Amino acid sequence: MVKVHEEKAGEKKRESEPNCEQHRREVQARNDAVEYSSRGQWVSQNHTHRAMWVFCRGAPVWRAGHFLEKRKKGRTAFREQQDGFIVPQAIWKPPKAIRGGIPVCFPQFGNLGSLEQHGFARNRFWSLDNDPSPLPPANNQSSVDLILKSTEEDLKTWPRRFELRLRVSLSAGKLTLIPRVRNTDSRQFSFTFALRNYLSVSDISEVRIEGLETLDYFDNLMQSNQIKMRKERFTEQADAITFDGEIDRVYLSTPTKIAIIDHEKKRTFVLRKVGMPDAVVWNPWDKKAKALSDLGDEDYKTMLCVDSASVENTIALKPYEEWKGHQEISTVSSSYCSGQLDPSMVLYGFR
Ligand SMILES: O=P(O)(O)OC[C@H]1O[C@H](O)[C@H](O)[C@@H](O)[C@@H]1O
Repeated sequence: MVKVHEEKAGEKKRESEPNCEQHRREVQARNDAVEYSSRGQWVSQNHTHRAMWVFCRGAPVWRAGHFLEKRKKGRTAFREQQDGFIVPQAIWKPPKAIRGGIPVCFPQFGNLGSLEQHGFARNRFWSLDNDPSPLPPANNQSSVDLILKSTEEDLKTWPRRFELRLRVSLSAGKLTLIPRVRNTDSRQFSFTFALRNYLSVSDISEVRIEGLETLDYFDNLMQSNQIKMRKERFTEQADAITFDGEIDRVYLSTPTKIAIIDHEKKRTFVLRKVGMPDAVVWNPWDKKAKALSDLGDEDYKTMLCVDSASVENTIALKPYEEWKGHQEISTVSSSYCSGQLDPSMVLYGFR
């Protein structure tokens, strides 16, 4: 297990037990560079000069373009280039989840159960997975395999034994996450799940989501009790989702591709997901941003969460069964010249 220490000015500390060393070397051999950063992330770089940072706590990740060049110029320049959003004043100390990247919500999404909000997985230290089989090795990709197993402590609040694996791979212009949950218990259990994608946008008022129009959704803002809320369905009437206030919705049974179009940046995120039929769209807007201690007052303007999720229907696993999901986020340049703002091009014109 890799223990990540909190950053103190200029200090880089880490502890790794011997069984992690081999995996670390293997990961290192597969990638151009893997290292610990000051906050205990794995930094993985590939020849395309893109990078992903995988935190062992809560396993969120994010990636950036032109990392190598920008790195020399310091953090601010680097942040401008990032695709994933991480809050500058994010709290790195457990038990608070890191606000940013792609936290894994398991075994519960939101308050849909008796556990802490969004489940405990995002607050735990994950280990490097020495045996990610039967997933084939990721070719021509930088990848890291992580695992989280139920602990005796977790069993007190959620008495089901499980193994949650996550493969994170980066290839040119594409970040792929493959989450897997195995029931290692002697009885069936079920869970809800989400990959909470914090996306970095230029200006939330200039962003549009295509692919969710006409769908039914649950509105978390309509009911304080989310369990009651699950029963009430609304239907999206807008041609596309745009933003002028707080939003917290679970769109149900969405298409596998969703496009998040950032007009100002002329960039489109294409989210492709399998095994996670729902999509959560969340932006806290100004009032809620002020109320969240780990979010700057203005941060809501440059972030948007669009999650791959399985919320309406729980995922049920019999003993020793495994569930596997798949998510890809790619970025494409969108401009009127290229025609890529045409919704059908965005959703169906790219592979
Ligand atoms: O602050 P977090 O625990 O990360 O949750 C962020 C948000 O996630 C969800 O979409 C919930 O419905 C919201 O009520 C919550 O504020």
